[in-house]
Amino acid sequence: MDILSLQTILFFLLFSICFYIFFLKPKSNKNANYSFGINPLLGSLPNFLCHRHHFLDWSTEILSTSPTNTAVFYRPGKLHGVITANPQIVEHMLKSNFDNYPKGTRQITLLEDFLGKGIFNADGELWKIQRKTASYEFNTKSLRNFVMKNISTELQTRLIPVLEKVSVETNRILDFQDIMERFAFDNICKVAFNVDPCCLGGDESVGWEFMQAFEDASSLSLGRFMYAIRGLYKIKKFFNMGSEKKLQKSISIVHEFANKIIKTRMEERNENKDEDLLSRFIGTKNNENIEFLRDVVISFILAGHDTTSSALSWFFWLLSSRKDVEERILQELENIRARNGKSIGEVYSFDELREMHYLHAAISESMRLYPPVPVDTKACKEDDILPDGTFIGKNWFISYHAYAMGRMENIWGKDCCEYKPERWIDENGICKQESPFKYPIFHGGLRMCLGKDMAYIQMKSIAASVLERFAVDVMIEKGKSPEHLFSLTLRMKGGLPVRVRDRII
Ligand code: HEM
Repeated sequence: MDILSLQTILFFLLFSICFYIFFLKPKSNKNANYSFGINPLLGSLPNFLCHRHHFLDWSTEILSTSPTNTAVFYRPGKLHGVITANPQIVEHMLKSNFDNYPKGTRQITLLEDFLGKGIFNADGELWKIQRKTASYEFNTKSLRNFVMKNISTELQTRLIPVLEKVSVETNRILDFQDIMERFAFDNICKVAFNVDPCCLGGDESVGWEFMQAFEDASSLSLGRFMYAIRGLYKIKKFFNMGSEKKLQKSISIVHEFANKIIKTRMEERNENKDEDLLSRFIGTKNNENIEFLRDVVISFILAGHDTTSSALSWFFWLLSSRKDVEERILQELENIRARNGKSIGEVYSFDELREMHYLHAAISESMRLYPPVPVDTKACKEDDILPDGTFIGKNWFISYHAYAMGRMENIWGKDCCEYKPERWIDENGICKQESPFKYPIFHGGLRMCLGKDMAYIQMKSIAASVLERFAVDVMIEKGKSPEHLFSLTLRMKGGLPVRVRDRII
């Protein structure tokens, strides 16, 4: 080796060490040994890229070996992150030190083109104002009645007829995830602005383009978080190129669709007695701005459209290998029908849904293992020390890993990986509540999900009506778990192929 190459190698080594010391190596960090990988130049990125296709399981493995179920994610530069599956830390970030862990400028900027300043993409005063109005409305009996009415119509006129039709075609295979997504999209659009896009079993021309554009806008906005070079999306946006071109087109379709509805609604407001969220927001003073109302509505659709469908897809997949659980649910439904003089096919009332403790437990248990929002991320406003002693710096990201938390022995016991609805049932047969910091499926603290009750109404109504009427046979090899799709919600790659048989015939 000549002297010049030796010098080059030595220089490169020295440079890497200095770079590591000055830019990557964290300050006193109790959990510095527990990380997602420390490459001297690129931090945890190479490991992340290697394991991206099975990120949730890979990161769960790392978190379970850390003594406090927390590990550091190093990024080139100083803006690292912390990922945790520790309930104390989750409580610290979502409740005790809430003000220090907002959504943050980066997240808000990347999603702003699509979500604007809607509740889902706002911090501080802007968030507080929307939260106050929305919390009040989500707790009214009139909204609950409106939700019940929509679900029952959609079940009777759409979902059940679609499944009935498929059940007579013996060899027909259906993507159950797709059906659930269409149902949820129609449903949330009704609740948000009283428009039925008819994506399931109706005249698709009404809202199919809107749904497609909405899906594209969400996934392409999320794609902006994945760029290895930060800010590259801005250049693509400036030159209207590639994914940014498609994103801007999808956003304009969504915005136009929503603007038209909002304008009409504002014009006819006096005689309008609708119960949807848009009317309720128009009804509060100072909400005359179309753009603001559009942002509000889009945030609600985003929050409510993919989550319940994800939960139900995993629930039906789990049930397919647990006939004992299915039997118990059917028994519970039979008892409720017998008590209330109901026959199969009649939609359940709100009070009857509340009597379904075992079904509630079975769905909650399914979301424990397959959380619709598997990882949720915030930004750190000022340097802080987390309850386990881990240092977190200003502008670092912090994520709680709900998927890993469902698989932690120290939270759920030795049988943590087993699907066991019974763990939710107390000695009186009632479904127990869990601490939202141990079970952060619906978030926790001040930003707790507003649609939790609405989601359970929807999920229990669908599960009960489908299960008592149809046997859903999943067409995936026994013992094989569907692959995850990398998106904001936990979706199945390739969908959930099923065959449906009528139980009544
Ligand atoms: C199984 C179903 C659902 C799950 C698992 C779920 C979960 C969550 C989670 C984890 C968050 C926190 C997101 C964040 O701030 O980073 C959230 C927020 C929210 N959810 Fe849900 N959600 C569900 C259904 C719904 C439904 C049906 C609605 C109805 C519109 C809804 C409305 C909202 C709203 C408005 C927020 C924002 C709250 C705020 O920032 O103050 N969710 N949800």
